[in-house]
Amino acid sequence: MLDIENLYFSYTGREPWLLEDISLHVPKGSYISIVGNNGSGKSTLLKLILHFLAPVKGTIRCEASRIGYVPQMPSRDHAFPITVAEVIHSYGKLLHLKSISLKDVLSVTGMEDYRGELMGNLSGGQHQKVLIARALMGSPDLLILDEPSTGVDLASQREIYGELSRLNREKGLTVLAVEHNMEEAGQVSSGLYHVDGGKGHLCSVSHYIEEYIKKEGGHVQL
Ligand SMILES: Nc1ncnc2c1ncn2[C@@H]1O[C@H](COP(=O)(O)OP(=O)(O)OP(=O)(O)O)[C@@H](O)[C@H]1O
Repeated sequence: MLDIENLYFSYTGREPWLLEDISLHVPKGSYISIVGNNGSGKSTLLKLILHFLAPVKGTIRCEASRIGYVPQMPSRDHAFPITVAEVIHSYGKLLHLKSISLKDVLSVTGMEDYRGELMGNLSGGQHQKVLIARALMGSPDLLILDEPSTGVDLASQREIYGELSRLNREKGLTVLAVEHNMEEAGQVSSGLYHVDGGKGHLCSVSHYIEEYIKKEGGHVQL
């Protein structure tokens, strides 16, 4: 679905590299979570995949016919007068969708009762759930999410990851997500891509947790 080969990137366009010789193969139907410390370049890697940024060296090949994207929780303008329904309809227009069932779109993340609500009146978690529902419009075959559970309560996290996992297993949706929430993401991911010191490598959830415990001397509950 997605192939990155020998990618180099820095915001200055030269060394020192933020991302150095990154290679990543995301097979169709997989669920890969990108993990790593704050500032390691995870969101930057997503922006490169989405062509918001261009690599300095290296190639990115993506076979997806449609990509859904949920950005990191944006700073919100609570006074901006737009309803949940308007957000969904305007995105439907952008995708040239002929007809939209608000109920069908919003029920994916349990937000169907909020269609008339102003986006500015939603909690952080409810706002995020609307953005995830919106990203799934038009049936993308690749869904890219940047820390999808930020600001989402525990019960809603379960719902969201349950739904992402269902779409991944039953509909073959390929998922690529930047994650700090290892408790939930660890359960649904088929693999982790660990970005550290500019380099990246694929590893299993259990390997990552073992390494983390060794490094931090800490305890992680999964
Ligand atoms: N537009 C930009 N111009 C210059 N530097 C940037 C820009 N965007 C991000 N950076 C820097 O690049 C580095 C990596 O940022 P990035 O957001 O990719 O990290 P991250 O791994 O996603 O972090 P976090 O887990 O905290 O979200 C940081 O030092 C950040 O300050």
